[in-house]
Amino acid sequence: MSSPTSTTTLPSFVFETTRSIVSEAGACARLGQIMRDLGATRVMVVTDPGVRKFGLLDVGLDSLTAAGLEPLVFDGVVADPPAEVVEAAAAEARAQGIDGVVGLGGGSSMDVAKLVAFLVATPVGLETIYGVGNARGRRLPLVQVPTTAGTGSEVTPISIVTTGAAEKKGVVSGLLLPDVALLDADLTLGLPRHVTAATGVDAMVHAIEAYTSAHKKNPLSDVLAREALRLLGGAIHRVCSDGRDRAARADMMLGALLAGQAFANAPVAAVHALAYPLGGHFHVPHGLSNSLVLPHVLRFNLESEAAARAYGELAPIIFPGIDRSGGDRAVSARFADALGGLTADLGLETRLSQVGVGHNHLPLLAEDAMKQTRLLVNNPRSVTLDDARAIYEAAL
Ligand SMILES: NC(=O)c1ccc[n+]([C@@H]2O[C@H](COP(=O)([O-])OP(=O)(O)OC[C@H]3O[C@@H](n4cnc5c(N)ncnc54)[C@H](O)[C@@H]3O)[C@@H](O)[C@H]2O)c1
Ligand SMILES: [Fe+2]
Repeated sequence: MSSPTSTTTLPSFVFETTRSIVSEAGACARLGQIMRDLGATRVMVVTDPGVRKFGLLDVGLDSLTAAGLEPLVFDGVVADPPAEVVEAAAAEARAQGIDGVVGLGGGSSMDVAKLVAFLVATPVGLETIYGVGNARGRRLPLVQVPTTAGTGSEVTPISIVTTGAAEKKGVVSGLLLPDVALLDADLTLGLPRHVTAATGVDAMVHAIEAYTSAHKKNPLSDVLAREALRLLGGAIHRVCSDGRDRAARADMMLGALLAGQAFANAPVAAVHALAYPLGGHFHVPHGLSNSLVLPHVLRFNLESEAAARAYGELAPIIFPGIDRSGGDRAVSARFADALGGLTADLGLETRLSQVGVGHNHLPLLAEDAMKQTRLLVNNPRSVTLDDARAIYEAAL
């Protein structure tokens, strides 16, 4: 008897995400109950001074206290957090006998919170865990509450740290996936326009790079990336013209989470690799760094047939009216142009020269970008030092 034949095989992939996602207006009111259910008693809320000043901690802190827990705020996070900030937060958590961590803020706060939760339960040196799979052991209960719609850190196993003078290194480990992601889009209603635009473009880049990720692209990430781009593309102009548009803020928050789930399992590539040195050396915010190099990396990548096909699939999701004639390369070239136009319309800087980068900086930037091998291996087209330099040159 012959066995049944099939024209396809089950795709081979691993997909991991935060095990519980709670999404609702006012979700911070649940924080106390959630932390108590996770067994915490003394909880460190990791944040930055801006988020605290905006009053975004109040509901969460009241909820923790009402649940009989003792909250302690660490508000020493700065953008693109340096290793020293992570170490200071972990030292304070240890000294205070903390047994649960909440990250409440943008990607910077959430990334620090992840490492505090790990380093308190597994006392190793931060410098020993950079890279993929080096953070092993245990971590404290961890809940993440994003206040930007961008990084997706609430559903990624990644934490990005600035080391030494300017290098951004990642700690990647399944242990860094939080127990719970708590989504409340109302926390973003006061997010300034420039931050809204830059973080929103970061989320779009996560979805685009996941969709073209060279080795780990998979059907789940693809579905999530497309839906993320439908939500983000439909809402980004609206949130930038009226920050108090609650429906558009909700679409951005959900879109950023879906993009985060996509790239957590189909990792980002050359856009991020070339963006990081801009954050490291010039303190350009993460989303803006991505935005500045995005169209140029896409134009470079579209020489890859697979990338051109993928961009052609994504183009009409973000830009429903885009001209689809002329084949994949032609559509992808229009896609790159349209993304450049979008970032300009949102009021973001579009040239490296506008953020202080000069011709003489390009060799250093290119050399640093090449250190991001963790990311560059995912790019659909291989990138040499000369290529990196040429891409920066085009973005100047
Ligand atoms: N872990 C990951 O998977 C991942 C992915 C992408 C980026 N990152 C990292 O995340 C960091 C960037 O995070 P980000 O873009 O969210 O910015 P951020 O956390 O650095 O915050 C940017 C600014 O926005 C302010 N802010 C945040 N929420 C606000 C609100 N609701 N209202 C008013 N102001 C608010 C903050 O005070 C801060 O000044 C970088 O270090 C980047 O490398 C991590
Ligand atoms: Fe990013």
